[in-house]
Amino acid sequence: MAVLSTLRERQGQAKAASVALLIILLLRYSKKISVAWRQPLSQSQLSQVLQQVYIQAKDGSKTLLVPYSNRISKVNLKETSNDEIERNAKYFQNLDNNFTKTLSALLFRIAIPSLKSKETLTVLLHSFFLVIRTYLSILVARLDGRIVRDLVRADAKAFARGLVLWFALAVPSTYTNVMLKHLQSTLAIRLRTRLTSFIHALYLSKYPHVRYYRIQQQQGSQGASSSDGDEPSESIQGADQYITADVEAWAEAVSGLYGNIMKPSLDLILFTSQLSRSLGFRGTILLFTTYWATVRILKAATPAFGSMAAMEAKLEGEWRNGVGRVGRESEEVAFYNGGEREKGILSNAYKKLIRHVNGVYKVRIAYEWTEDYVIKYLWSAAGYGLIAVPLLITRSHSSSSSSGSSSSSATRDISLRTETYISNRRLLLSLADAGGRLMYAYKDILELKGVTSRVAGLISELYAVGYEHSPRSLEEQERKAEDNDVIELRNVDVGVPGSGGKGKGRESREQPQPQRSSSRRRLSSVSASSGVAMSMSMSPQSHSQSQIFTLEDIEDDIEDYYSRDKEPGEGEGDGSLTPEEHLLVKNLTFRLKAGEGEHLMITGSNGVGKTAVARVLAGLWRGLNEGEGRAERKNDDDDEDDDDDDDDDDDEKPMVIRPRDEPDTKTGKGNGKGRKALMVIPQRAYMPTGSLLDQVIYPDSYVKFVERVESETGGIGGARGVEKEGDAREFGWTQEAQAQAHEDVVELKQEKNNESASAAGRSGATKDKDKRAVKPTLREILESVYLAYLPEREGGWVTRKEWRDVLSGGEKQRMAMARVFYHRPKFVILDECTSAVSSDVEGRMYEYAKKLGITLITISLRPALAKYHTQLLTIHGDGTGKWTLEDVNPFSVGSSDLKGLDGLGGNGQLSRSGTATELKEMALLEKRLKEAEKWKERVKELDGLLRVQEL
Ligand SMILES: Nc1ncnc2c1ncn2[C@@H]1O[C@H](COP(=O)(O)OP(=O)(O)OP(=O)(O)O)[C@@H](O)[C@H]1O
Repeated sequence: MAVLSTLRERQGQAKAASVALLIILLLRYSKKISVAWRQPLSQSQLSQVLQQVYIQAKDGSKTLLVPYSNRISKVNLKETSNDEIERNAKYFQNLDNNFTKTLSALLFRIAIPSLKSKETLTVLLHSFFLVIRTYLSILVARLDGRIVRDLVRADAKAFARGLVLWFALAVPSTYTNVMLKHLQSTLAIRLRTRLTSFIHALYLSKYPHVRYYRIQQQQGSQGASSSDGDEPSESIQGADQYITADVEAWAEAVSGLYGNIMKPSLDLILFTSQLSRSLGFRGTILLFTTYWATVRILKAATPAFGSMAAMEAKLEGEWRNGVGRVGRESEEVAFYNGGEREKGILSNAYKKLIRHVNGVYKVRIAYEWTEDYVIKYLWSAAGYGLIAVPLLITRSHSSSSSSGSSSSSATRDISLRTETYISNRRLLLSLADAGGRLMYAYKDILELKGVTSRVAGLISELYAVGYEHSPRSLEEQERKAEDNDVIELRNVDVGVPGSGGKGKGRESREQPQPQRSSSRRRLSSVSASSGVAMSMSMSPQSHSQSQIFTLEDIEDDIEDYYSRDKEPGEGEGDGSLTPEEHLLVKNLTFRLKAGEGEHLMITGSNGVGKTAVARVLAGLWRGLNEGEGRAERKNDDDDEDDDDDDDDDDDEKPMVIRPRDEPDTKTGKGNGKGRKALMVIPQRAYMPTGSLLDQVIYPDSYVKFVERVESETGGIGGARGVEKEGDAREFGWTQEAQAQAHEDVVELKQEKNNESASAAGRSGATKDKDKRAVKPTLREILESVYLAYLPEREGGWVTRKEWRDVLSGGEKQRMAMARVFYHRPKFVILDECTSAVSSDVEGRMYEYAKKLGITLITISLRPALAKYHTQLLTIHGDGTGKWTLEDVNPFSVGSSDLKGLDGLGGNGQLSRSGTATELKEMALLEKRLKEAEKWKERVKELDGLLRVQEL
């Protein structure tokens, strides 16, 4: 009876707990339910939401608008701050393939950053349910025994009561099971969200880090250096597999592992304590001996699941990458009819993956057989033995002591023994299950190890490729900040950075470069630490074709690898190439000031380094000697003297001066809202996902666009302001936004009128006029690139399409120019970005850019474009790094000679480029052609005169 009352008491507690939990859950979901009850949005509202994407609060936080089955839910977005990124950098350095260190860096620095976080709460709630679950299992085992006992006793009432209790107990038990699954998934999603948001912030870091670019460059160059014929690159292929699949796998593994370790551990402790009560000392010893034996056997039979999982992820990544590439470049592949070839490449990648997966399955056969045998049969046999101990001992004891007892007491004995047997057996089975789970958890730990190394490897690599300012260059930047409107290269060596490296000297520069050998080692070490394809990708000594993966093998490989890594400059990764062999342009020097009518054209044959110059100007590549003083370049031994020289002779120091964005007109801060300093339009036009409007305003978001139009409306007023109001209507602004724009315009018109009356003679008047002239409306922008028909044709500005496929090559290039006109940067680098545009339109676009006050730096092979520029830089591409800079001014060319056109040559020479001479000749001819009209007139006149004389 005592057992029954305890059972009832406990059930009462369990019920109370489950009701409390039910209430918590209902409260939790009430928010979601309220979202579901909201009215569905109309089609136009939905497209407005898609356009707007998020609402930005004044404190900078964002609320995402997520359309979901014609409704909208608002999600608060907590972005990872730059501080957090900087703070965590040290935890991802020198991870040394230490699993605990790596896991705790990921877990406690990123995924669960504080004890007060929601993640901690989820873990606590999960743990609570785990305890409840174990506790309920014990109750179920006891009740099970009791029901069978009552059955053996043929006690109908007690049996019926037992059954009722059984059903009652099933309610919290099943609820607990469901909650455990739910909380595990919730935890996985939370961990994934944190980690993904962190990696997004790191990966998509702004200039100067631009890690998404630098890591891609690095991987690209690795792929190039290691790929061999049909073989896909053996280096890591893109970060996408890491950010998507690996982060998800990591979050799932961590959250699953927590349950898989916590629950069986709790079970083991509680069940063992329960069992040892009835098993006695000998039984308990036997129980522990069984545990020990199981662990030994399974450990010996466990293969290196970690490295296998990491290898699988890598191969999966390669295959997915291939499929993605065909999708992206489908038209090109179709034009070449390259389906067969692509099929070969994809099949190859897939076969590699499947071969590996099959290998893993084979390895698993032996392991799973051992595991099943040990856990199901060995443990059951041990269980029978353990149960027999108390039964046999009690039986022999009772048979000797009470041989003459009545038949009723014999039945009682039997029923009690049955109860003990059933309860113990159930507990033992649960124990076996717990043991099995723990063994599985061991396998999960190994798999987690693999995926942890991959994710942490990506993060540490992302940190490594970020741009680090050397103290020297910071100082220089500060000094040059006075002149924000200048773009200047001074004695800069432009080349493929870090190609081959220059031994230790070049290692000392802080900028990680795309092909730097140390970076290459680091990235490879990511594969190494993750156990990925170590043998296949890097180490010739390792077991390249081996299908047998053991943890020891992988660890040996890692050790070998790191010991090689310790000698920078001596390892094979340094290569034998000198930087001179990859130098493209030597001592390049030029200077342009924005707004002074100076425009530069860069020309030269293919592959001479024109785009490389653009990369240096944009800060994606560093000049090979950038940041070096003359002292460092001249002689390492004369440090002190050279430092003095350095101070005296600043002008000769290699230096890149990049312009700066204008600060925000309202706040005066450099928050990206002011005029951009530099834009680069690449050869291949990029069309982002989104609406037609997004194509023009990229990289601005819709929210930024609204802010900008509002501020421009305020800043301009007058007719132009009204046009902006028109824009507001056209782009689907809300009624309030339109009304606000209207009020602003009226107010500002008034202000403007007052101002213009009083300040007609003020010096700023011309400036205001200039400002008016350089802020075109969107419609004007599209007209200027001859795309004014697009909004009508495509169904409005908010239409969302795959613009990459919809627009023609020339249209895409014009759209890219429209982007330039929208942003009106101080400088624009146009890298052969109008090659598909007809020359008349191209010319008008160039004129328009100049009208907007944009300083042009054009990279082109078309001599006809020279007339829009004042200087011409010709890169010779003869391997010496020679270049020529000349004035191009067709209107200063005399009619009889080419005086005043002497060029400043690179490498200390005065030289004249053949191309430049041709250009000047062409300009001369154009001028003469214009004069030809006059001559024709004169001929007509003379003709007339002659006729008159004849008459
Ligand atoms: N990431 C890289 N890794 C290795 N080599 C590179 C890399 N980027 C450019 N190069 C090499 O540097 C050289 C200059 O490239 P760049 O793109 O500047 O040529 P370009 O003068 O713009 O040519 P084009 O007129 O064909 O566009 C080329 O030989 C190119 O192969």
